[in-house]
Amino acid sequence: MFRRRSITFRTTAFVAVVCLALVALDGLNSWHSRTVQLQQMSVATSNLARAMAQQADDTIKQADTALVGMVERIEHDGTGPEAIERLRKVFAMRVAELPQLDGLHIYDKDGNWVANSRQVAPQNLNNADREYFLFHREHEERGPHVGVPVRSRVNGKLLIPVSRRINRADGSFGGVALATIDISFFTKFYDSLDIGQAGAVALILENGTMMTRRPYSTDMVGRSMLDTGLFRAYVAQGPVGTAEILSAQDGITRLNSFRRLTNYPLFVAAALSKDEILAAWWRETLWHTGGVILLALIVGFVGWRLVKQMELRSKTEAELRRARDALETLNKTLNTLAMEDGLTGLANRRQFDVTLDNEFSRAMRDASTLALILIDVDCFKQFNDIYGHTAGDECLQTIGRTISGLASRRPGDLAARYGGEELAVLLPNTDVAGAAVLAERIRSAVRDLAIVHAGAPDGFVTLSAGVDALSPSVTHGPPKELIQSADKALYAAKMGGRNRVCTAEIRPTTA
Ligand SMILES: Nc1nc2c(ncn2[C@@H]2O[C@H](COP(=O)(O)OP(=O)(O)OP(=O)(O)O)[C@@H](O)[C@H]2O)c(=O)[nH]1
Repeated sequence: MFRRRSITFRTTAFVAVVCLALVALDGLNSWHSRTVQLQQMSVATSNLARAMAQQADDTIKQADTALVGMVERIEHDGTGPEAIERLRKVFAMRVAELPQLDGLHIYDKDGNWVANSRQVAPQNLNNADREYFLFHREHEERGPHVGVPVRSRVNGKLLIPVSRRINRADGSFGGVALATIDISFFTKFYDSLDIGQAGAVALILENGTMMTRRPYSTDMVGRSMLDTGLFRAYVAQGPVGTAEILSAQDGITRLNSFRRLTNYPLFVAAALSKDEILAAWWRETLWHTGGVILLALIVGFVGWRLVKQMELRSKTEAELRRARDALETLNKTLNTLAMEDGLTGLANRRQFDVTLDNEFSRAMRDASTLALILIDVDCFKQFNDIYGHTAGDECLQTIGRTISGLASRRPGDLAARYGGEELAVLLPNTDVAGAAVLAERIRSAVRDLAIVHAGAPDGFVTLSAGVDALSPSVTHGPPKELIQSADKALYAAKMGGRNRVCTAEIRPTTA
């Protein structure tokens, strides 16, 4: 069930929620910036891959276009000395035009060098063992073939072979036309790209053979990439895709974009290091997260101080309440003590006087009755003398309790110790007869207590009482006249032999 919590609890909860909300909002904001940053970089690597694919496609296409003309010329003109001489000149022109070309070559059906773009033709060289040669000998397709990288037997350079099959007139294998692209043409282009310190790019054959890459390493050229995350991602997503891959070679996580070339069975990959992509984001995040945490700490500290002050305040308020309650109790006690007789517990003389004045005025105002009983313990001096003062006190206490029990039935009635062993009972709205009845009841009750009093005439403690009352039909003097007349009646009771009640007309009711 819902329970209302304390203000300090609610304030603490509020401050905690504010601090947590600050940190959480900042965390969400940072995470969003990070996502945006990665998305932007994904677009950037994707664009880079597109540009690289275009460049590789164009480079190979230009070489291949040269091959188409060569093949057509050989198949038409044959390989006589004149035709070869013309071809060499055309080769030299083409190589001069296309900076990516290392050379153009013609091989016969056995792999022997027939013609090439070099000034001096190498003698007795045979390339029948090369992968591209074997490919064309075994396959009848006339399309271009991009082979695995080879190292030149003439100048030792690493080259990408682009080749086409030459057919004889009968359609049988007649040789190979080859254009070799210097790998350094690609590496120079790749070196010019802005991909950061840990970025990487690569050109890879679709059969998984690495053509070249940045960072460049000769060992990597021709290596199989089949077992790499990049190749698996390309197979899974190709021809275009993006993947975050942890490099097995250098342990760097990169955001890779890959794209297949439009015309040739190769793909390029462009990758930026995730750490480098997020470096600026990290710096910014550290700054403002630090700021937000500091702010949250300040809010928390101020909130903590506030809560402490509130606790202190409510503690002080509780103490003040307790002090006020204690004072009120003390006041009540003091009031009671001020109005109460210490021995008998009845009202004291002061309260009696105040109440008499008030009730007297009220009776005058309302034209109502007010009765007074004055009571005196008989032969009390002897009691003290015989049994001691302490026993006398106890006797008075017992009598007080008895009177209190009989004379406090109505709210306005007041039993008081008038002085010494004299007691008084004030009875508003009571006439003489009613008061006399009560007085008699009191006298009788005390007698029935049977407190032994060897000095009393009948051997027990007894009371004498005098009764008088205001009457609406009679004009009265001040309150003391009521006391005097009741006292007179008491005197009469004493004179009449004690242990009796007399009214003001001095008519004893009991003997
Ligand atoms: N023990 C005790 N005695 C009290 C107290 N107040 C008054 N007395 C005593 O009560 C006695 C009253 O004696 P007196 O006035 O001579 O009257 P009495 O002996 O009762 O005789 P009568 O009134 O004529 O019957 C005195 O001895 C007072 O000392 C009290 O508070 N305690």
